[in-house]
Amino acid sequence: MSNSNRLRIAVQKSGRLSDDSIALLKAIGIKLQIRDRLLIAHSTNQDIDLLRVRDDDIPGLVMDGVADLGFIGENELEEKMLERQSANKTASFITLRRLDYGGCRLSIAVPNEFNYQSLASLEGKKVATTYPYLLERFFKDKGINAQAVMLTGSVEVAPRAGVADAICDLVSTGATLEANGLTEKDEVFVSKAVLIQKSGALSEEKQALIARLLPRMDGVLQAKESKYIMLHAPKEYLEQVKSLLPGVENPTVLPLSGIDNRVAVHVVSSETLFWETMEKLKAIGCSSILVLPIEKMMA
Ligand SMILES: Nc1ncnc2c1ncn2[C@@H]1O[C@H](COP(=O)(O)OP(=O)(O)OP(=O)(O)O)[C@@H](O)[C@H]1O
Ligand SMILES: O=P(O)(O)OC[C@H]1O[C@H](OP(=O)(O)OP(=O)(O)O)[C@H](O)[C@@H]1O
Ligand SMILES: [Mg+2]
Repeated sequence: MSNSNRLRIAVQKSGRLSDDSIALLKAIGIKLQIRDRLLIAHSTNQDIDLLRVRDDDIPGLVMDGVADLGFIGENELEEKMLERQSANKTASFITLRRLDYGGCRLSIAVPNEFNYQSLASLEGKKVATTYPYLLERFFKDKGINAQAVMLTGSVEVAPRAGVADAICDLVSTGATLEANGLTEKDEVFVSKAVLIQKSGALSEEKQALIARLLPRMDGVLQAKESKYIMLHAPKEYLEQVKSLLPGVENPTVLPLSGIDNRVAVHVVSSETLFWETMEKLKAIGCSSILVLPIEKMMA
């Protein structure tokens, strides 16, 4: 049995969210020993246990208080919330952070040969989906009478199999739809991965641990969006250089040994440096322009 004093975090065992969720936990300093077959993984340096489960189970585990935290796609979270509300079960949780992965959209798609004019073309049709509650809410909001047909997988083959006229499934690049002769028509829900917490009170120790981990997580997320930029610039163009660098207030300006009219400029930029900006910097005489990734940061 797992010790209940340890913070329990639910993560997807194997799928689209697994690697990024584990990478984020490791990046904030949690050492993990993951054995592929095991449901529970213990951290070796923090009072944390991972519950490795199907993503469908994560909202319920957090809402029932079995897990303290969970990494989950908003699509799955919202679907399970609607499902529980319709069964009069409690569906409360706290969203701690919206993350930078798991980006996708739940969309309605029809076979390429379907004569689709507008949503009204779906009137009286069957639409296969893994997200019947989200889809039915969408149809209700739009005043369309169509039937959601629940399938747990292989949704994209439903029209060819004669199970449904259209589908409503997750899309990212659109490659899956294209490979199955389907065209995306209407966006039902836009989603990203989120970190959620159970809504009840946590022990002081668990609350303190979360309070230490969240700023680290912010640091990792912020670092991913930031770049360290170094370049050599003519002294006389320093102001122009500053105005060209994105999201920069106070660059570090350093002398270059043996050269009087040029300086080294170092800045942390909140945005990436586009090729066009690098070309402009070069045009006013900058050289040795380097753009480096940042691993961690703390304000
Ligand atoms: N193509 C995609 N690009 C980015 N994120 C995606 C993509 N497809 C799905 N996701 C996000 O990742 C979540 C998990 O997707 P995945 O396909 O691994 O789920 P699954 O097949 O239901 O897995 P499980 O076996 O855990 O039930 C989705 O609910 C969604 O939030
Ligand atoms: O628009 P695309 O970039 O093609 O991505 C969309 C596909 O990705 C997801 O499935 P995944 O590949 O995770 O496999 P699964 O169907 O086994 O869950 C989703 O269910 C779609 O099928
Ligand atoms: Mg699933």
